[in-house]
Amino acid sequence: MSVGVNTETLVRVEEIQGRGRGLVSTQPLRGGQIVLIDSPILLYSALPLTKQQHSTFLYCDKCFKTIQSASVSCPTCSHQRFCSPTCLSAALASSHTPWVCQSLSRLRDCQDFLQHHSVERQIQAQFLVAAYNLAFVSPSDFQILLSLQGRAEDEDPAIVQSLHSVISSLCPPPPIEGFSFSLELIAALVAKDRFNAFGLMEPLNLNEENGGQRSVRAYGIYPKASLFNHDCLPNACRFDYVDTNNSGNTDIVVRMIHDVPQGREICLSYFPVNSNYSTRRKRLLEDYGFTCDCDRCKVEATWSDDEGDGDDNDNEVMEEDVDEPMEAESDGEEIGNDNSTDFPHAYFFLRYMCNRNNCWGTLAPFPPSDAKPSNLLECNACGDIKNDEVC
Ligand SMILES: C[S@@+](CC[C@H](N)C(=O)[O-])C[C@H]1O[C@@H](n2cnc3c(N)ncnc32)[C@H](O)[C@@H]1O
Repeated sequence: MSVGVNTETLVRVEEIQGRGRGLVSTQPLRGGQIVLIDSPILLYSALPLTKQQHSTFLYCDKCFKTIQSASVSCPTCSHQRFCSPTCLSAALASSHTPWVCQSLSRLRDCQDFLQHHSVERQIQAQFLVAAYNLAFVSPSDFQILLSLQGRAEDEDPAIVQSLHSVISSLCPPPPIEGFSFSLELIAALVAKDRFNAFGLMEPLNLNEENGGQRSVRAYGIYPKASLFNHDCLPNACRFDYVDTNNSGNTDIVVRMIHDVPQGREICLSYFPVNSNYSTRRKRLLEDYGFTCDCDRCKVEATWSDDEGDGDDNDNEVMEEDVDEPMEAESDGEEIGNDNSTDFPHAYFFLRYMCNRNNCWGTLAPFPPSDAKPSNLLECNACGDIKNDEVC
C-alpha cells in the first residue's frame, strides 16, 4: 500500500497485565502517523454460500474488490468469481485449490446444511475450509494462525460438534499426511477466528434506505494487527482501501488518531466508538471473552441507565456536554485522562467521530509530512475528509 513507509520500529510487542500481548510505542508518535501496514495470511468471504442471490455487490473471490463488469469463473465449480484471469490463476494456486473447490462445492450442494445451519455457521464452515487449506499451502502461516489468541475451551462445544460433523462428513480429507479432522483443532480455529478476524466492509452508501448500514464483504486474519488490544477510546484506528487499484488492496493500515508518548499501548476499538456502555460490555464479553476496564468504561459504569445508555444509533452519548470540550492534548499528552467531568471523553467524539449521518466512523489525520501535522482528517468508514478545526 503506502510505499516507502517504514513502520517496523514504531511499535513493539509487550506482555500487558490482564490483556495478553499488546503493541506499545517505541518512540513518541504523532497523530496521523502510520504505525502498521499488515497483509492478511488468510481471507475468506463473509457472504453465505448462496451469496449471489442475496448480495447487492459481487466481489472477486481472490482480491475481494467489487467486480464492476466482466469477470471470470472457476472452470471447475463455476461458482467462485474472479475480477481477472490473474486473480483466477493466483487463487487456483493458493486460496481456491482443488481441495477448496471440492469442499465448497459439496457444502453448497448439501441442502440439509444450507437449510439447517445459520448463515453464521455457514461462514464459519467457509473459514474452516480456508484454514485447513492454509495448513497445506502455507504451513508457516498456519502456525502463525495457531499462535494467535483463542483456545479450544473458549468455544461452545455444541457449535464445535455441529461444525465438526459438517466438515468431516462433507469435505474430503485435506492432502496432509496423517491428517484427521479433530474436534480440538476445529474448536481452536474457531476461537482464533472469533478473537482475531478483521472485517473488510462493503462499500458504504449513506443514502441507502437501510440507514447506511453496511455489511462485511470478507474476513481476514492479519498476523501483526491481531496483536492490537481494544480500548473504547482508541488512540489509533485502521483503514482499508479494498477497492483501490493499487496492489496490496487487502492490507490494513493503522494510523494514530492523536499524539502519544513513548511507551504507551496502542489500541484500536474493535467496533464503532459510538456504542453505549452496556452494548460494548456485552459484545466484548460475548465476542472477545473479556471485560473492559478502560478509562471510558470506568466513567460510564457510574452513569445511571438513562445517562447516554440508550440505543446505539440515537447518538445520545455523543451529544451530551458537547459544548464543553476538553482541552486539547499537548506534546504527547493523551486526551481522555481528565476524569474531572462526568463526560471527559466528549472531546474525543467532537473531534474524532465522523458526523455524517449514520456513519459512526472514526477520524484520523493524514500522515504528517516533513514532521508537520496534517490538519485534514479522514474517516475510516465513509472516507469523508474534513478540516481539523481544533488543529
Ligand atoms: C485481537 S487479540 C489482541 C491480542 C492479544 N492480547 C494477544 O495476546 O494475542 C484480542 C484478545 O486480546 C484480549 N484483549 C484485547 N483487548 C483487551 C482489553 N482491553 N482488556 C483485556 N483483554 C483484552 C482479549 O483476550 C481478546 O480476545
